[in-house]
Amino acid sequence: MLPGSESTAAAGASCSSGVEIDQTEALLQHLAMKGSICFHHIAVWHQASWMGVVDHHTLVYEYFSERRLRSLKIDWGKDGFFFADGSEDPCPAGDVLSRKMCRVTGMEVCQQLERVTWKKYDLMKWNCQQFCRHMFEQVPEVYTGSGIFSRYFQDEGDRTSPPAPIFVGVAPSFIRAMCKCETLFAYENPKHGSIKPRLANSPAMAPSTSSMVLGAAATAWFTGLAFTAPGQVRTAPAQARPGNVRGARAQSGSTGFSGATALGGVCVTMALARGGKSMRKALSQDELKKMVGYKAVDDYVQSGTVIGLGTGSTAAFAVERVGEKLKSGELKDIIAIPTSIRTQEQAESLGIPLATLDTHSDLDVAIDGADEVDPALNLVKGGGGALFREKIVEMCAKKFIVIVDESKLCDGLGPGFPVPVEIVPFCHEHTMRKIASLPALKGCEPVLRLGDVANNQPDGDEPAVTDNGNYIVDLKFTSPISDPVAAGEQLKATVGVVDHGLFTSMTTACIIAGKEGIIVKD
Ligand SMILES: O=C[C@H](O)[C@H](O)[C@H](O)COP(=O)(O)O
Repeated sequence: MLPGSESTAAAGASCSSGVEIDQTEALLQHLAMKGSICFHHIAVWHQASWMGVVDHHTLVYEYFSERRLRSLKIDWGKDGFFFADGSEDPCPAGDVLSRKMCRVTGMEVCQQLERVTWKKYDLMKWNCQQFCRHMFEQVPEVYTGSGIFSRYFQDEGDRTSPPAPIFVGVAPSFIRAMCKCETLFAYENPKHGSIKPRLANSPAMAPSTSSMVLGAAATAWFTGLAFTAPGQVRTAPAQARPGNVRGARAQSGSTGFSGATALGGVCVTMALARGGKSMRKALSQDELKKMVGYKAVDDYVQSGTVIGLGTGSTAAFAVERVGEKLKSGELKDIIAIPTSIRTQEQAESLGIPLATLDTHSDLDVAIDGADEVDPALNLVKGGGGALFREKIVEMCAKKFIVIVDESKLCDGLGPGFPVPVEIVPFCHEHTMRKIASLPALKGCEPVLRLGDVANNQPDGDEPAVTDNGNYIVDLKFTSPISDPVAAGEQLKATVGVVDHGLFTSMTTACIIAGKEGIIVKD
């Protein structure tokens, strides 16, 4: 028996969840052997794989063999290809995301697949969703009129069966609408195996043929299933197919994340509609931070370079990615300059070779987060108390890449996030008064940071102390700083000030993750 057939493939397993053996060759061989088979439907399924937020996408080709509905499911992930061919539910924990009728042979799919097997898995550029979408779009939608009844009479290799007589005289649009959803019902039909449908608002479908037809018609009517022309890629609304990204986009309005493609192809559950109530799941802020952290390293860090490692919850993902790529051998000969003790410790734990500016003061690139980013890519930094080391390191880098989620964007620096300033402890109250009197900072309220230096909340009684043994004063503004460059210059000229969190004219590019996707501003 071929590897990957239903008796050997783990049901529901997916590459992204850690399949051990890449089955590329076995899959191509399997498709070649089934070269004359005709797949009648192609579908993309998705299933939650991480805290119910990030989905894994699976490609499913459906066909009939020995009068049973079967599916060839293909998973793509960081461990390669994995497949299963059988009459079982292709994704027991998943839902149909997109689905269309087609007429494509096993050999054609084999050839389409061969054209992409050279590509390496890439979380941002070639992940499971992008693979599924690519393969899905390779196959033209073909309306054949072969509805649920005609499929009783069709079988593997039979590409010419006419539509069942029952459809004669029925309006074509009705037939198309019915065919649109009938396959979901067909999964439930005992004659077609044990696959259960997952159709939103219809948890328990009647298995009889008549109720299936009525149910299909009613569902088509009430959910407004697309009565579109053949050849179009039609997608039912979110209510009809839970988690349908395109449907969700069409209905989403402006709340939350509106589409998987809008987020650089990273798999996102956009919307689930069950029981008439929309349950929208957006990517968590951490997930957005991870995306930009990973992308910055993937796009800007090369082997043999000296890099600056920023500080904070976003930069930590970039550090993680560097460690991962060094471990896998994808990156070699990196020397990193950390911008805080926290980052140093993280980098050490990941085996990243470290140095200081004393020995390596020409950096190729530095990657760091920010607390605020204005339209000119001026920044406020230092929410985590690391502004001095960040600035001295990032000033030495040929490229300074800023990574943020869109919550950090602002029209003007100041009111959205207090500007941190590192001052020496000696006579710090005097220094704070001097700062408050600076013309370019007019109207600011200086607040000494207490407790944990890594945040600007008053979570202690003692002054927060930086890695350099200094204090932080957070400057609160009620209106935007009109001239951040002048503000920075005046702060820097104040005796007692070590450095400040205004990072002006330093940013090479800013990678931003948000509901419109990942964008890079430079
Ligand atoms: O001192 C901390 C740094 O300036 C951080 O880059 C900044 O606070 C952003 O941190 P996070 O990515 O955790 O929001």
